[in-house]
Amino acid sequence: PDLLFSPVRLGALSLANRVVMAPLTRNRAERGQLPSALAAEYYGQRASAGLIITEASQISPLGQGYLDTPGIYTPGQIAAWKPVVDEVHARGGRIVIQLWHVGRISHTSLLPEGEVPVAPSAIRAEAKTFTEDGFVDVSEPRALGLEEIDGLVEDFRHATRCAMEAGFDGVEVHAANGYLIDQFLRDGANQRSDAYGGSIENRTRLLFEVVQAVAEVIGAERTGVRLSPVTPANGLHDSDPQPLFERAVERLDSIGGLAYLHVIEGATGGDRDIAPFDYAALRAKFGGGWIVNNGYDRDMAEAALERGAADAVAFGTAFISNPDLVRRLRENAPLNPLDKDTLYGGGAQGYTDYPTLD
Ligand SMILES: C=C(C(=O)O)c1ccccc1
Repeated sequence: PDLLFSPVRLGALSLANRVVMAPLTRNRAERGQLPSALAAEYYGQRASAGLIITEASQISPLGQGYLDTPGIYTPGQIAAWKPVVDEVHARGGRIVIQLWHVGRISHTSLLPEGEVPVAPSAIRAEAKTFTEDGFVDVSEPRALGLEEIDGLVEDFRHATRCAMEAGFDGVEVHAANGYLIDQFLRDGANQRSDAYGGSIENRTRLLFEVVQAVAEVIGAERTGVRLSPVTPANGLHDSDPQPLFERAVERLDSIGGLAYLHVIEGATGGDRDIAPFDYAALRAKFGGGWIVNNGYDRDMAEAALERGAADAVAFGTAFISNPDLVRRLRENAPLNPLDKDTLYGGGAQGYTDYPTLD
């Protein structure tokens, strides 16, 4: 029998199946960085997923890097997320919110007056973002001061409390895809000479402190972390990712009882084999749940579960165009094609109007 449709517990999260909805930025937030008025319908339509991970949601004003992404740090944002969580729960689903700080992948036009993006070091990324003016080069960042780190960790605690108030089943710390925590991890962006830069111990410090803080607030068993060891996303790289990420995972494991690690294999949304990396060695260092992601189809997913390489598999774009992806995978039904023109921004079209099997 296919493991893909069998239940699994990841910490305190009980999944009815092992098909996870990956975090997907859709740039449809309303004014005030509120989730879209259609978000309850969009996520509710996809509640048959074993677990939904929401689109990346910023933890603070400086954590925003793209136009119209939602936040999870004000009372208004909490109130706007509540109906989303309630709809998914009413339909028997499980949903966690992905906590995001973009770091240097931002533009001054998106930030409070006079602010520039923050990063481990003042090194501009070879990357673009989208603002009111369309695709633009990201702005030159400033290096976060050592005295600002505690405030950043507190912002993650605050957002976690907001997520709990909105009723989420847990949170996923976004430590992947070249955003702030990933910038601190990898030496392509982190050239600090203080306790947060240089050695692997120092470069994994922020990740450890943030996840430990989040776990203290909501519970380790309701805390997940997303990592992307070799992705080139947003202009980031590291000179020696294998020992770096093995130490990062060891430190996360030392927190004890984390629900899961969610690992993007290869280049995000691209070449899975972009660089040699031993993911099995990484997994061997972690006692919690393991979610794999990037370009999986049904057969690859089932094979990964059968050989014990993962506990669950996250699907991204397939969930955009197939609200009932779980049923389609189970029945080997054809999948709806993805409309790339409505991925980012807009309204119902390409968001809540994809058809389900009748
Ligand atoms: C949060 C994102 C990520 O993790 O890559 C993202 C941001 C903008 C467009 C697509 C994806």
